[in-house]
This record gives sequence, structure tokens and C-alpha cells, in this order.
Amino acid sequence: MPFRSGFVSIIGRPNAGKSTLLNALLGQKLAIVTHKPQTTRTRIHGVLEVPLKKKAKGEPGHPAAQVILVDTPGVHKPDTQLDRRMMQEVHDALESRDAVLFIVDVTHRLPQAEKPEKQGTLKSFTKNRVELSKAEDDFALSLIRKLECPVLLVLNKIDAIPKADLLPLIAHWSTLHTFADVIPISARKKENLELLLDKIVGQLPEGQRYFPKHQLTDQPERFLVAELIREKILMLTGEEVPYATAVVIEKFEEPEPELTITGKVKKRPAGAKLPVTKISAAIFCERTGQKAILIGKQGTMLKQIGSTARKDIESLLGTRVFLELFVKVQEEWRSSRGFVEDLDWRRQLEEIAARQLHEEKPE
Ligand SMILES: Nc1nc2c(ncn2[C@@H]2O[C@H](COP(=O)(O)OP(=O)(O)OP(=O)(O)O)[C@@H](O)[C@H]2O)c(=O)[nH]1
Repeated sequence: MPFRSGFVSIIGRPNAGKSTLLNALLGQKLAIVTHKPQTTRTRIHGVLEVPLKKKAKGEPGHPAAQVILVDTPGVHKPDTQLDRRMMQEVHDALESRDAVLFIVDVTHRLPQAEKPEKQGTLKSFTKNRVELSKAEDDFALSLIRKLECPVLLVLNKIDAIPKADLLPLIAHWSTLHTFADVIPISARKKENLELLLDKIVGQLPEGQRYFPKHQLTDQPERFLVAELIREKILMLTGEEVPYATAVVIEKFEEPEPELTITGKVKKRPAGAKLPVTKISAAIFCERTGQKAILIGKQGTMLKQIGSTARKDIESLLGTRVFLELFVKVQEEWRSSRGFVEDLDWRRQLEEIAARQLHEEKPE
């Protein structure tokens, strides 16, 4: 069977479980996950090698494939420049795709499930939420209706609802769009992921690898590190602080490999200390009050962010890590187009490359 390959974007509303699914399929944490909506700000490519599956009883099997999974920010109506940038990332991720996974959180109520409400009660709050939820669904659907590629409906979080609730959900969504397939899964519990993969490979065209076999992502480590720091901020701080925060890596010094006199990399004796990567990162927020929260009493919050992030960064890089964090105020940065564009890791990468070229040029 000829090899298959293709780009598959994962889209859905904030908090539907897109990043959890990406990580679960890859078997490695690439995208940060929190219970807070709008955690993902940029599109992330995860490269997944799927081995050949031979035909078996009742199983059609499939050829070996390389799937480039593209995680995207949650689909939402943009308010700030940052929101607009996030939605641009979604649009970019939908361009010339081979397939799209439209992921829906099954724990969200269906609009018609609402009973008539009494005014001023908790129900009116719920109704508002359901209406908001419907508006977001409509917005997300309007995006997928424009697509020419097959769209698979992925009903996520089935571990959190009774099985009997699934059928009405499938019926509801099937009236809204003609999906190429419907697959109920639990990204968190890794249920039905193999079936989902079979269906994804089934939609891919024949083709060669886009990325080398063992490359997991196109995103360089320094940007994964920035995301790990942002994840800890999302987890440890509340209210508007996580949303008003951006992390920029200012220094990323990898340890020089020790070379033998013939220029080969020296083997590290067993039990020897791991080398150190030195990292400095700036945490941007919008107001001095937020800066105070991020630093905490006598620096306790910043220390906690640093020490929890360091552990994750060490296991990502496989070295020890010396991590310095600074908090800086950049008023209203989310509404500054220039600042938001500078946060794009692809642009930062271009700037780093240009700087290095300049430094290497002989006078
Ligand atoms: N019960 C349950 N929870 C899940 C499942 N998948 C994800 N979650 C939880 O849902 C929350 C949101 O998950 P994410 O993966 O960050 O969602 P997302 O769609 O990437 O969110 P944004 O980045 O905001 O767009 C987290 O608390 C996850 O642990 C699942 O299969 N079952």
C-alpha cells in the first residue's frame, strides 16, 4: 500500500480539548493544556508517524502515513488585536488542508435542551450561556462550511457524560453539517483514538513525508519553553492575569558539546552531572497591579512559576536548566498590533536568524 501524508487541522471552540487531543495522539506533551479557555494562541504542528495496519477480520487496515496535526486557538469572536491574531492563526490552519477535525465538547448543553426559564433566576444565567454557546458554535460552523476538504466530527469528553446522551448529540450535529465521519472520543482517557487515527489516515492522499521521520514538531525548543512558562502562569494566577500575559525568551544558551581532540562529541560518563541550558525569559503584562501579582509577596509567585516551569523544561530539553524570569509592563499590549505580531514565534525566529547572520558577517 503506498505511503500517505497530509495536514490535518484540529479546530473547535475554546476548551473543547484540541490541545489534549494533539498531545494524546502524539504521546508527548507538545501543546500546553489548562482548564482555562483560550490557552492556545498560535497554531502548533505535531508530526505523527502512523505505522502500516494490515487487513484483519472486520478491519480494512491502512497504509503507513505521516499526519501533520495542526492545533489551533479556540474559535471565538475577536475583541482585541491578540484575538484577531489568534483567529488569523485559525484561518491559516484551515488553508489547503487535507482534512479537518472539528472537535466538540459533549458536556456543553444543546440549545433545545433548555427548559423555559423564570426571570432573574440562575436559569436565565444558564440560558445566556447556552445562547453564547450557540453563537460560538454557529461561528465555528460558518468556518467549516467554507471548506472543501473532508471534515470529521470529533465528539470529545465522552468519559464525562452517560453513553445514552451521545445519540441526541450526533443527531443534533448531523443536521448542521455533512460530516465525513463522526467519532466519539475521550482525549483525556485516550478512548477511541485508534479508530480516529484509522479514519484520519483514510482521508489522506498518497504522498511522501513532509518532515523527517523523527521530527516531532516544526516549533523550535525555545518557543516550547516559552509556552511551558505561560502554562504555569495560567495555572498559578487567576482572573485577568493569565490573559494579559505573554512570555518572550530573551536568552537561550544551549550547553556546548564537549569535543575530543578529533572533534567527536565526548561520551558523558555514567552518573556525571547533566550540562546546563541557560534561559532568560521576560513575562509581559499590561499593568503594574498584574506585575505585583506575578511577582507575589517577596517574589514567592515568580519563584513558584520558575521552579514548576524549570522541572518541565528540564524534562523537555534533557539538560539541567538555569532559568531567570523578569516581569515587564507593556500597557495594553493585547491591543498593539506591532507587539502582538512580534510575539509570533515564526517572526521571532526570522529576527534571530537575521541577528546571527549580522553577527557572523566579517567587518
Ligand atoms: N473530561 C474530559 N476532559 C477533557 C478531555 N479532553 C480535554 N479535557 C479538559 O478540557 C480542558 C481544556 O482542554 P484543552 O486541551 O486545553 O482545550 P483546547 O480546546 O485546546 O482549549 P483552547 O486552547 O482554549 O482553545 C482541560 O481542562 C482538559 O483537561 C476529555 O476527553 N475528557
